[in-house]
Amino acid sequence: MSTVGNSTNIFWQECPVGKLERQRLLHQKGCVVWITGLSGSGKSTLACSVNRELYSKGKLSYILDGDNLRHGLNKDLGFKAEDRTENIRRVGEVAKLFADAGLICIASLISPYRKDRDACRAMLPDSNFIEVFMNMPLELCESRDAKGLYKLARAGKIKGFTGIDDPYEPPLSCEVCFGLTALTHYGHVHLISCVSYYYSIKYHNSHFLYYVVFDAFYI
Ligand SMILES: Nc1ncnc2c1ncn2[C@@H]1O[C@H](COP(=O)(O)OS(=O)(=O)O)[C@@H](OP(=O)(O)O)[C@H]1O
Ligand SMILES: Nc1ncnc2c1ncn2[C@@H]1O[C@H](COP(=O)(O)OP(=O)(O)O)[C@@H](O)[C@H]1O
Repeated sequence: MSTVGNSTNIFWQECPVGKLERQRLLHQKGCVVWITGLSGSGKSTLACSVNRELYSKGKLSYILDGDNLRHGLNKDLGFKAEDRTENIRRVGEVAKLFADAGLICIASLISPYRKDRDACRAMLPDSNFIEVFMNMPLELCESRDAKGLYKLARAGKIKGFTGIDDPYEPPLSCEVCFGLTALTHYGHVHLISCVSYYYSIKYHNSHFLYYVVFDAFYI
């Protein structure tokens, strides 16, 4: 019996069919691929491409996209610091459940604060969390402005927009970093090949990420 947060007198329920059994059933290992970066840095595009690539190889993955989750689970949250923190915490918990279900969970959120991302990492066993940083300059993201939000933020019509008047804290040690000129891949995920890929080649980004997941989890 324990007390967790505001819940008292609660018990953890075990079930004989666990993560290992589900992974065996699915022929894959559950994990979380966490894609972080500015709005317009290419998070959703990469998430969709790697999802498609995994699907075509018979691997089950599921995307948790910040924008989409704010239409449902997180529709009570805005963009002030404590709301973003709660947003990331909830998505971290959901991602953990998906990984426990045996899925490759691809979370794609700005997740601007380092401590929030680190808290999500801490929810999972070591190496089950692959942090992917879309390290694109603000100028590039702003020039894309796919949703016209940077323009509104510059005009003062959106307050607290990440990169404009709200901070983005880049990861200090992530597993994969996609930048303008080259890709670096480090951390505790075993390195397969140290090749540089150019950001404009979308296919290579997702292909590389697919192999990182493949390599880390022998799927
Ligand atoms: N103030 C402000 N700052 C940043 N982004 C904003 C803001 N207002 C709306 N949007 C839109 O919301 C999307 C980001 O949602 P997230 O849940 O990923 O944000 S966060 O992780 O909680 O910071 C983000 O989507 P992406 O462009 O896909 O990143 C924007 O479309
Ligand atoms: N690697 C890339 N090279 C060139 N354009 C890209 C690349 N990735 C994404 N884009 C484009 O940039 C814009 C923003 O991409 P998106 O994936 O929606 O970013 P985010 O989810 O981070 O907001 C879209 O118009 C998309 O087509």
